[in-house]
Amino acid sequence: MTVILETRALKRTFGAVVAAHNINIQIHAGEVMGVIGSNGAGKTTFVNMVTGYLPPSSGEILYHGDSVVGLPTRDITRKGICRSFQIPQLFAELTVIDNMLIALTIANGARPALMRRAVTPELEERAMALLDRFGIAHHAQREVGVLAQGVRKLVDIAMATVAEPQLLFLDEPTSGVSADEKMDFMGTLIAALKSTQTAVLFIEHDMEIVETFSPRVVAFYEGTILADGPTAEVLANDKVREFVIGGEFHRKSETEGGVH
Ligand SMILES: Nc1ncnc2c1ncn2[C@@H]1O[C@H](COP(=O)(O)OP(=O)(O)OP(=O)(O)O)[C@@H](O)[C@H]1O
Repeated sequence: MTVILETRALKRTFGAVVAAHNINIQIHAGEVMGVIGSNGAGKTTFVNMVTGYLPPSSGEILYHGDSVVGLPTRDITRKGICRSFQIPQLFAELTVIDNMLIALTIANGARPALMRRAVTPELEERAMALLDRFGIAHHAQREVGVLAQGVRKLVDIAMATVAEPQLLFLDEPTSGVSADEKMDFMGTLIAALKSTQTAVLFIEHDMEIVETFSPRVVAFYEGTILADGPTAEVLANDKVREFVIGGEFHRKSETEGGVH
């Protein structure tokens, strides 16, 4: 399998806090991988560095063999590395299709203020095709604000793919999605991304989701990688069970008001 992104000894500090260190990861074309780790483990710092939101303190990030360290986010996005955030970045008062058209307009280099002039039948067709890929074309004319959270998140992630990225980072895609919706939501999402061979790395706290949808898992602990490999192996690793999954159990109990 072709390695598309590789990090070498990646490190980021905030004053005395070492948020991430010695991060060595290889991501292959089209692969799906989950990232686990309790709060403060360094997951977001890692994603922020490879997507250009945060410069590393040291280390290297190679995309198709070329360094992307120091490039602005916009250039990294253009190269094919995109992301979505935990909270959907949508215009709630606009329709789904208008949100998509704004994302497409920006990806095409036009200013959103000139969107009306920039929208062509081809662009609308492209927006509908993207919505269709994520199974949400029937919501096109609905206002985003009235949609269920799972649909809203699919719109947000569909928008993150307007530039047809080769590599997509998703920060807790299932957060805020109801327990009933989660499995179907992830099924739709992963199928849509696989249909275009997009490599996807998703941060996730729900181990059932990780086990179901991710063949490979990277476990972060205290800013570094504790384990990286096939999901069953990583989730059975003693240290991962003690330091990562144990932490997730307590986190879940607290949020669900269960046993502490
Ligand atoms: N901008 C910042 N300034 C100072 N410290 C930061 C900053 N961003 C992150 N940190 C610290 O870096 C460490 C790693 O944080 P990070 O957000 O990467 O963890 P995480 O694994 O994504 O956690 P979560 O699951 O809560 O999102 C934490 O100790 C955090 O407090």
